[in-house]
Amino acid sequence: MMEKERVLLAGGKRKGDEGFDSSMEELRELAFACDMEVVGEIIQNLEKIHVDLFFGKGKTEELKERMEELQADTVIFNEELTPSQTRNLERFLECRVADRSILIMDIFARRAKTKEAQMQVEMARLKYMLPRLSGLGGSLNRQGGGAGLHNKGAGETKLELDRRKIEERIARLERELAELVERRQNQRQKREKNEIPLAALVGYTNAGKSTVMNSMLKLLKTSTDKMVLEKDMLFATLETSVRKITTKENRTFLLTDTVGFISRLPHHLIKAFRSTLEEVLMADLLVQVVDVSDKNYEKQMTVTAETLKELGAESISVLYVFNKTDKLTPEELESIREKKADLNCLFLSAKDEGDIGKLTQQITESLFDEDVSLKLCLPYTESKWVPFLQENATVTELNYGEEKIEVTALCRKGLFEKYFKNSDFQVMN
Ligand SMILES: Nc1nc2c(ncn2[C@@H]2O[C@H](COP(=O)(O)OP(=O)(O)OP(=O)(O)O)[C@@H](O)[C@H]2O)c(=O)[nH]1
Repeated sequence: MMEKERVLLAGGKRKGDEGFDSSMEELRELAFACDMEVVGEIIQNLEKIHVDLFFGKGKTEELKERMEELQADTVIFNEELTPSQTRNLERFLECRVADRSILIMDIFARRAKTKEAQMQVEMARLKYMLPRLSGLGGSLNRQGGGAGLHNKGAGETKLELDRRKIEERIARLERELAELVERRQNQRQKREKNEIPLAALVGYTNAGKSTVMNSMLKLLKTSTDKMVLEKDMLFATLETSVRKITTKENRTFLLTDTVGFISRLPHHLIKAFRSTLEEVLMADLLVQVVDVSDKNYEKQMTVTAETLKELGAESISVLYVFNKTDKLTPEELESIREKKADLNCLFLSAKDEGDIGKLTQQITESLFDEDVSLKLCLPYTESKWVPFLQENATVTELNYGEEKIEVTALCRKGLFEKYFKNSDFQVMN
């Protein structure tokens, strides 16, 4: 087995930064997800960031000693370094210098499965790399994604050439992405036309969204070959994936899994990944999964709420799923229950079949609470509406008479208004 890269984590704590400890913990998780071995940690209380080396000179010397002592290959800073800080630190420490942004981009790159996600990751990496071209760092580069773009000691002309190549590549990616977005929008319009309601699983990374989705699919015996990846690692889901769920009561809705939210997401990525979250804006219901066994769950809920607001999704109704209750003591569970009593919520374990059954039911109720009951009397020339209703509504009765077909169905209000409200086939109850 290949030896793991030995890394030392470095963080600068500012006065009043309450999220600092959890963000260091998150950095450890990120390094773990990147297959690295964390050999130590160095933290300094900072009044301000030093422009040249991030830490002050003394602390940087201490950092160098610790690196040697621990035989660390790389130091990873908990926030994004400027290109010149990276260069100065590399020169001073004589080792690889990385930051939180590189780790997140590295993970995104490994997990990106759709063409679009891959292109977005590549673009984010190139944009990050562009101002850092002459340095040694810029990317951990084990994916080969940025191979050949580092020019240790290369001359000015070569550097200019590389820079131009990257700029051209970015421009091409931007064009191709715009085309992809357009194509996806067409697909969405199709969905809108069908009026199949959509529930979106959202939440902090590692909260259990993919597990909820997989358990639901398993429970409903939907084809298992389309299971989404579920792993105890950050960002197991990079792009949104949509599945069609048909309940035992023959209700059909779409469920989409989304990329996990995270605090202090590097700005290149906020922009790049917003489009993978656009599905959220189309949702009729947001199912917000929260890992209540994580001591930082309140903070994670805040980050999620802020991100949803930035996306413009704050007006969509939310069902809170407080997950991983199996990891809590009864007392802990009770105290959280009391605190959250006002919310539209469910406490559960995504690994419990009974719980997932309840969740499916609650989602169905929320999505279909405005249903309209419809009775049609169709001439055979209009028989096309039967499969249409079977696909997009819940058919409760179907009788083929001699001249007419009688159909009774429950359908969404939007669908009713669009197709049947003023139709000649409707029979008033
Ligand atoms: N004990 C326990 N573990 C759970 C439960 N739900 C999920 N997990 C575990 O939590 C980890 C993360 O679950 P995922 O479903 O991958 O989380 P996610 O929210 O999709 O993560 P991202 O893709 O990073 O956004 C996995 O190891 C799951 O097995 C639960 O109810 N109880």
